[in-house]
Amino acid sequence: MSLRYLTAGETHGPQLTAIIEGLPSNLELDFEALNFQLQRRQKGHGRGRRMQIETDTAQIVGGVRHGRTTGAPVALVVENKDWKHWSSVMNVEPIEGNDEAKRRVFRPRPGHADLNGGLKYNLKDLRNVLERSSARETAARVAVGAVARQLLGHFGVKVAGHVVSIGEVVAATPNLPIDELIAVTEESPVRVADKDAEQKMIELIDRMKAEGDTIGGVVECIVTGLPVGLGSHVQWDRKLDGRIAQAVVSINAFKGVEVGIGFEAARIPGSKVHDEILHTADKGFHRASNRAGGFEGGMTTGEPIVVRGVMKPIPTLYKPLASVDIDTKEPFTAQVERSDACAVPAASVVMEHVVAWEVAKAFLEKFGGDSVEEIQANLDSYLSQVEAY
Ligand SMILES: Cc1cc2nc3c(=O)[nH]c(=O)nc-3n(C[C@H](O)[C@H](O)[C@H](O)COP(=O)(O)O)c2cc1C
Ligand SMILES: C=C(O[C@@H]1CC(C(=O)O)=C[C@@H](OP(=O)(O)O)[C@H]1O)C(=O)O
Repeated sequence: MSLRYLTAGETHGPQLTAIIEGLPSNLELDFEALNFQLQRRQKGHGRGRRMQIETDTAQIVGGVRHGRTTGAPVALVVENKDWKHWSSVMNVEPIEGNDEAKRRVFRPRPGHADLNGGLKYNLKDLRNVLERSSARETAARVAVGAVARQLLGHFGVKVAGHVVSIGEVVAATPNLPIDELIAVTEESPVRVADKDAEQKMIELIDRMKAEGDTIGGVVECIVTGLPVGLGSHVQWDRKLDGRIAQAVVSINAFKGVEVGIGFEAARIPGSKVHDEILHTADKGFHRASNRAGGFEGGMTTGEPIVVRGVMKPIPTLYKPLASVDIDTKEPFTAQVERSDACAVPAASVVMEHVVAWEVAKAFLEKFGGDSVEEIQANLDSYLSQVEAY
């Protein structure tokens, strides 16, 4: 059975729920490390007031005993502390004249899921769409991805992420070993290792916020310690770079993805794009560069995976754009819900975790076993085969 998960829950409902199936047994879970990832997702300059209300922690309510997975589905719950402020809005039907009717959403926000969701599901209170389309759901995905990250960590695979740019402000390429990159960007409120860019990004976010506007950016994720040959060239839906691209664009507000040098590859000749092949006794086959971002033919090359994601600006604007009242069809400005001005630093944490998930899934497809010990034996045997090749 391949690794899979589902999430459920509304942003202003009682909790988010996730079920993971296909994890091996005997994986030691570090709950503190898991919750640390959830807290990282809440941070970053530009987040709104909601993040001051929440202190995200995952409760594990299935599949783990004595701190280790048993092979059964792992169930996770993340509480919404804000729910207590929304229980009447969530529970009482808005009807003309009652207080809840004032909270009905009927002027869809351009850029959000409101209008499409209302039309598609035939819902006249767009809150029914907003509640689930909210990026609150990414807390559940980070919890799930944090488990995947620990599975990868058990086999020496590391995942890092950082912000490349916000608006026009581009950070200098960090070029640090992965542990240092993780440590340095952790300290930064915008998750960059470049102090000049950091200050300019903070100023830009503050200016956007003061103007009732929002701003997006580019984030990068790096995965090290993977062997050659995860994913496959033989079928379109087994190409791991393609699967990662889908996962990245599935993050709320993500509109583009690049693998390695990505779009730059369209502007320069092949001689400056492809990574020359080398072989030495100690390293075996390896590359002189990693412009491919760790992929050829949908398979890992053994070099680090490097992927970038593009996040558009947050759709909810305090200075709202033109919209239409869905009842009267009259022009109106879009409704304003409490909102972030910039969530690019937080989204980089989400990206790390959706990538970790896809990589863990491919890892289990290749080395799959019912316990971590069985997986280790499969991995060791494959590594010997590659070494002897
Ligand atoms: C971490 C994070 C936080 C977000 N916060 C907000 C927010 O406060 N307000 C908002 O309108 N959109 C926010 N978004 C973006 C919307 O959820 C997203 O634009 C919406 O679901 C529509 O989907 P699409 O942009 O992918 O088409 C956030 C996205 C992420 C990843
Ligand atoms: C709750 C989170 O992000 C939310 C994502 C979001 C949206 O529309 O996507 C809108 C805002 O919701 P609220 O109106 O409740 O403040 C953000 O705070 C979170 O990241 O945990």
